[in-house]
Amino acid sequence: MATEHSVTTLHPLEVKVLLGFSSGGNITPERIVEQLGFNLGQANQAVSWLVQKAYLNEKDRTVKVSYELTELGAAYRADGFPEERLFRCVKEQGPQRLPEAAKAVGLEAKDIGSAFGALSKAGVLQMDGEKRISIAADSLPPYCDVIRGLLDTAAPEQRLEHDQLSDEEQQAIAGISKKRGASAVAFRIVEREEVVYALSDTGAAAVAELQQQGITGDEIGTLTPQMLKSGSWKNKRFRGYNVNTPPARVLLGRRNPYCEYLDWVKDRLTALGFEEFDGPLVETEFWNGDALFMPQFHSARDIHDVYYVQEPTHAREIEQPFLDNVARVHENGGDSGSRGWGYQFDHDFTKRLVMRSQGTVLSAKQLRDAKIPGKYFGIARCFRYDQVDATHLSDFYQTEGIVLGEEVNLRNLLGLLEMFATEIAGATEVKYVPGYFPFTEPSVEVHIKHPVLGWFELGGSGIFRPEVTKPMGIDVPVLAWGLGIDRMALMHLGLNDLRELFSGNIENIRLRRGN
Ligand SMILES: N[C@@H](Cc1ccccc1)C(=O)O
Repeated sequence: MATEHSVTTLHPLEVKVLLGFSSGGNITPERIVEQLGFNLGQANQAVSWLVQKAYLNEKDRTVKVSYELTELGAAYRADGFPEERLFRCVKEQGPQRLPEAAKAVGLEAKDIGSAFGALSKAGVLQMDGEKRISIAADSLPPYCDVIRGLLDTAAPEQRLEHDQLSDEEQQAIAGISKKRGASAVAFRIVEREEVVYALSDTGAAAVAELQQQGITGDEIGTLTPQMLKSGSWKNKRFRGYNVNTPPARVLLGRRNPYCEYLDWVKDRLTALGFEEFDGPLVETEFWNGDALFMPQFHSARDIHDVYYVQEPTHAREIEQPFLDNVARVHENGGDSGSRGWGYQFDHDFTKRLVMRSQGTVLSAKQLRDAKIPGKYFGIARCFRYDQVDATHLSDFYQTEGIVLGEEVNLRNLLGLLEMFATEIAGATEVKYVPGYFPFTEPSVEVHIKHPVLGWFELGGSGIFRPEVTKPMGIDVPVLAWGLGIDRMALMHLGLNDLRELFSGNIENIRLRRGN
């Protein structure tokens, strides 16, 4: 296997490891770090490459045990472990009973109890007939020094390696960690697998070849302009090329097909002379419904279940004169020529904040300063409380638009709908059916047939009623539509589920084109 690899193409890190351990011996990433000054990442990398090439073999695998200070251990380290605290307390405050001592040192009775047990056994403390403990020797027994030493060396980040501890220390750790029960140990045991590698026969052959060819690992991998300029390359040796290395698969960055599609639609509409409009996701009931002549408290309003904004709940005010104009139209028709809905307009409700539920909000707002004649469109993210399925999302995009002018009529509208359905959505079967919207008269719905999902509604359209246009100061006919652009994309991109448009499935995204 190794013969497939020419030593001239080895990575400098590999060369250095091979040469550094050429005389045999155990190889571990830690030893590489120590002897060759690599960082641990480089050492691990070099080992894994060399193992792949079979230049290194696994020789031994062992579990290494080390100890890590627990929180309790850290507290012992800072404030003393039970023996230390008890001894200090009795020494400073004189003879006393165990419960008092436990309280004085702030430890549990059972900890102090076992500390006393150990210290009395060592002849350092004693208990008299009245159960009072007092000092019997000047200093703590040697095992306590061992524990203190361990606590001091085991800084929070510093583990103690089991192998490097003396028998006494190992015993002390076991003692202080076990004695007080599993939940209150001073040291936690950490186990880690250590793999030891050795040079294989092919590895040894590679070393010989490296030495023969005089390769050191200091060869140059990249030629820089500086080297060319200074001529320093002349006395450098270069690393060989490995012409057998398969080239990396290049994955070009590309845009999400749905975004591409949206841009394409925008380009088409602007090319037709449409100006784009936009607006906030949070709207008032005024613009989302009232200005569109949707009666405030009526089932017609339930066409969409809106999401209400929790904080703040209301807008401070609504722009005049539109508020008064719209209120009048609802109450008695104002100067729109209609009788209105005939109810008392609610000025508090109209300020209620909602998540925009239809792109038509933007059309209504555009009427305030629309040019006549004029053509406008927008792509609006909308929100409705809806059951999510293949053709419904609770937040979705509509392409909304208006065309206004003295001359515009229903035929123009049907022409535009046709363009959306056949060219922009790419449908071959289209139906136009009468619909109802409080803001248009007449109203037309567009349906298209999807090869898998069958017929579905693309959206609604119509000619804005004077109750909508008059309060905004518009006296000419206004064609309006709001079509589900997600649904158009579904058709256009050949997908069967709206959720796929927004999925992060990279493979799918790579395959599709947006237009
Ligand atoms: N806003 C309507 C669609 C529509 C827009 C413009 C005119 C007529 C209908 C909806 O969301 O269903």
